[in-house]
Amino acid sequence: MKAVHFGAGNIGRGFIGELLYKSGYSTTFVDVNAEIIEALNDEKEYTVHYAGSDEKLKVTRVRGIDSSKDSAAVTEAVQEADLVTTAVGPNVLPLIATAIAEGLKGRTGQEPLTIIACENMIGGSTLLKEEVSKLTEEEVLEKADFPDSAVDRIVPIQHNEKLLDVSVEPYFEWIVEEGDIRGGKPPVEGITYVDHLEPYIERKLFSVNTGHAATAYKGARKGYETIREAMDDETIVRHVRSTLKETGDVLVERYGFDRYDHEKYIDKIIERFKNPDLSDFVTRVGRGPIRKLGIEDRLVRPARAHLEIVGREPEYLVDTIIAALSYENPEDEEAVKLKALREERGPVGALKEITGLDDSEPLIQAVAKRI
Ligand SMILES: NC(=O)c1ccc[n+]([C@@H]2O[C@H](COP(=O)([O-])OP(=O)(O)OC[C@H]3O[C@@H](n4cnc5c(N)ncnc54)[C@H](O)[C@@H]3O)[C@@H](O)[C@H]2O)c1
Ligand SMILES: O=P(O)(O)OC[C@@H](O)[C@@H](O)[C@H](O)[C@H](O)CO
Repeated sequence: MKAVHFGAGNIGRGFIGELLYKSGYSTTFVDVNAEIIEALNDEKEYTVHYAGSDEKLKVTRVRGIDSSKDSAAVTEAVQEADLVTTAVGPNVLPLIATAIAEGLKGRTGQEPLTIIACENMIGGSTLLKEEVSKLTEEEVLEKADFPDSAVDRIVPIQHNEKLLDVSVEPYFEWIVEEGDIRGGKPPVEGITYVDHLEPYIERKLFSVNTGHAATAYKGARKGYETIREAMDDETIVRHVRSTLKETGDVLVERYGFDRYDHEKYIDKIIERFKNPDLSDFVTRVGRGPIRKLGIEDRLVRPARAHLEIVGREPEYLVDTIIAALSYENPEDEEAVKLKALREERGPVGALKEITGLDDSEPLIQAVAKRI
């Protein structure tokens, strides 16, 4: 079985690539990072290390294509693939649509291809499908299914002796919406198929990622560099827990999750953030603050849902949004843009610009009042 995976980064190698290998696939990684692609083709293997234990797994049957240099090879790989996955980041999905459209055009007589975007966002595969649909006719689009998915495993930026090796937390979750995948469910060990993804992606994004963002942005304000330093500060842990209580109230109310089970889920997440065997930086977790402040993302969406469903202002989510608005990192393009926007229009003006919301929106009023 042949898989093509776009994005040979931390999640690509440390999670999706690992499960594809375990399930018997040969994986072609497509990336624009020439160094990583060269290393994949030279070494043809890498090792996944499981943080906190001596356990490791050698991943083989891998190769790489540099899509900035060899688009024909990418087209051919997609033409022949049994499965396509991505972990490139939400903002990059539109940039890989051409490669997918070109690959689909050349497919003849095969089963419909399953294409799964593994990004931290609601509707990642659906967005990719929309981008591909802008570039091709309906009959070409018909050659693929794009089931949405939710992925969870903390994979920090890597500092290993060998470039391709990855240290990951042992925990993982990969949930895919079964829908009507015409080519049959890809036989990937570790995927959980569900009828409707929405409760699962919202539970993951508004618990793991909201809590992570709260840790990073509150931590940055106190001058901490790592997630572990932030989690050593009890006031931050209390803030994260209170923020997740607010998102939890929304999730339990909206999707009927069992409250006790959800509290256990939150406890587990906080333990994962405290993991002493993972070294994760506030700059990675806080990266892309404009994306994270987006109307459908981990801060604003649950805060608005809280106002609507619970009927009260979400004090801790509002505080987290304010911390995100003040985030600074001169090496993060979005953080630089955010700073300029904040200096020009003030924090509330910046939030309105990013979300498209206006003064009549209760969340904007709550943020303005708190500031
Ligand atoms: N790291 C985590 O803990 C984690 C966990 C769950 C989900 N995710 C999600 O997975 C996605 C990837 O995150 P990551 O942490 O692996 O990031 P990363 O930066 O390590 O990897 C992204 C890779 O995409 C590549 N890329 C950029 N532009 C490209 C293009 N045009 N074509 C092909 N490849 C391109 C980059 O060179 C990089 O190797 C994001 O959506 C992230 O939210 C990350
Ligand atoms: O990848 P981002 O930028 O959307 O979010 C940063 C982290 O919260 C994220 O990568 C988590 O580590 C991951 O989502 C855990 O499953």
